[in-house]
Amino acid sequence: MKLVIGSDHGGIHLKEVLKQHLAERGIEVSDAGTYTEESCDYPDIAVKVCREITDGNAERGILVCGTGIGMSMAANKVKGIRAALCGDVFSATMSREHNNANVICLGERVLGPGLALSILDAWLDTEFAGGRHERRVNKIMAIEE
Ligand SMILES: O=C(CO)[C@H](O)[C@H](O)[C@H](O)COP(=O)(O)O
Repeated sequence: MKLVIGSDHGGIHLKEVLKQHLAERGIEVSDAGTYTEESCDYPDIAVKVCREITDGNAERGILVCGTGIGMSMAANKVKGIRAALCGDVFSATMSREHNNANVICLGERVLGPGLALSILDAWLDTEFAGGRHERRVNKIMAIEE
């Protein structure tokens, strides 16, 4: 699986922790920025990451900001994106199994690194269940039309 990751200045430290973990798991990830601690605007990064997915360069994306809220709001404006803001393992699992989320949003100022990694692993390792959930996800996507 090829991933793309991005953060604003508020998520840059957690982004590095997540990248290290992905490298240890042998999962390829490209970093769409930000690359310094200088203040920047999360919507710019959210769009960059989401476009990598909608252009077919990555299968799924990870977005980190202070709370994950702004990133999720911005990402869900991009056609084809289903972004889930996750603060616990169960929600991360369900966001894949039931909602087929293609982006996960995490908050560096909310989560400790250990919990963030458990959430990410659950999200990475869970497949979409399809069936009745496919019908519902299709209805979400039809809202974009
Ligand atoms: O988008 C957010 C909140 O919804 C993020 O937490 C941002 O990282 C945060 O707003 C950045 O805040 P700062 O005071 O400019 O560091």
